Amino acid sequence: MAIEIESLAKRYGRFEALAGVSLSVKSGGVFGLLGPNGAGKSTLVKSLLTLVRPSRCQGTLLGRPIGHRATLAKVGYLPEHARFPDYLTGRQIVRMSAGLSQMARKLALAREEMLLERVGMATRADDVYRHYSKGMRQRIGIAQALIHDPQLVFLDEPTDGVDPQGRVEIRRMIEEMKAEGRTVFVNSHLLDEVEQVADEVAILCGGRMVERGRTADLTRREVSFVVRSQGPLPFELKAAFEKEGWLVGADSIEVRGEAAEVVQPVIDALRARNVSIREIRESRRSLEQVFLEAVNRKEEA
Ligand SMILES: Nc1ncnc2c1ncn2[C@@H]1O[C@H](COP(=O)(O)OP(=O)(O)OP(=O)(O)O)[C@@H](O)[C@H]1O
Repeated sequence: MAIEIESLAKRYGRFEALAGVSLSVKSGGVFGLLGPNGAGKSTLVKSLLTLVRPSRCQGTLLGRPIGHRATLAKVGYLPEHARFPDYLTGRQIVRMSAGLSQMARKLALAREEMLLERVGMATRADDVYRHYSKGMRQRIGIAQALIHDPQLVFLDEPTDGVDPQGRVEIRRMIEEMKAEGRTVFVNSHLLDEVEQVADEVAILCGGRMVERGRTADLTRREVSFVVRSQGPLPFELKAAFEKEGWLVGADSIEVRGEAAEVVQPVIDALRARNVSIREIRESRRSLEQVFLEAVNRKEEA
């Protein structure tokens, strides 16, 4: 396991930011921590990195107790709203991170070149940080997080404020990190993005974990098929379909089930009545629905 935590709690004064969160993240792959603003995502990551002092914390990072210095050296971090000294160039920021990691100079230089190239900053690496766009700042932030070849990388809202093209590229970088065998832990409130990149997700809300699982399983749980007819459905057919417990609209029938065969009886019945079929499509619960349902359940509780 890359991360195992049990009952992680954090209070800021009287405010409970994390109320006993347990979580395990296996090595290799992308883990997405989702949650609305203020859910406690950043606090969780900062607790694991010992940047805030949790009120209660038990667990391991890369197999060693949280806070172990040798382990922290194997961890990369892109903070949310990262701010680096704005008079430094991108290259100097990456170099500064290499220095903090006490890397051998030759190795650091080789990785610096490779990473600046990979994040698309090779030609702008010698411009000063304050002249960079938000997207360029995030790219440099990612390069500095990876310079010491970490096994585990925390990216806190990596695409925040980045334009659509930049987002696609950051997603590609995350996929490359995964392909290299790293464990990538992404904090985000951008559900569709996490859906595309994470193997597993957890949803944090009000300092509590309200849902977790493999991304595919969470979205597969409620697959249905929708059949649309050309023109309105005949009355008797509607009644017959409703009797089956299917969701019937003016020109549509929705049948729950994972495999396409579940719609066969609908197709047969429509054909028998010479009703033409306009379309058949699969409807899958999006991660956004999973997220909203989990958050609503939490609020109702
Ligand atoms: N240093 C602090 N002092 C007091 N309260 C804090 C502090 N840091 C965070 N909080 C509060 O703890 C809660 C969780 O904050 P956190 O930043 O972890 O949430 P988040 O899920 O990362 O949200 P966002 O996506 O908005 O960054 C929020 O209500 C926040 O106001």
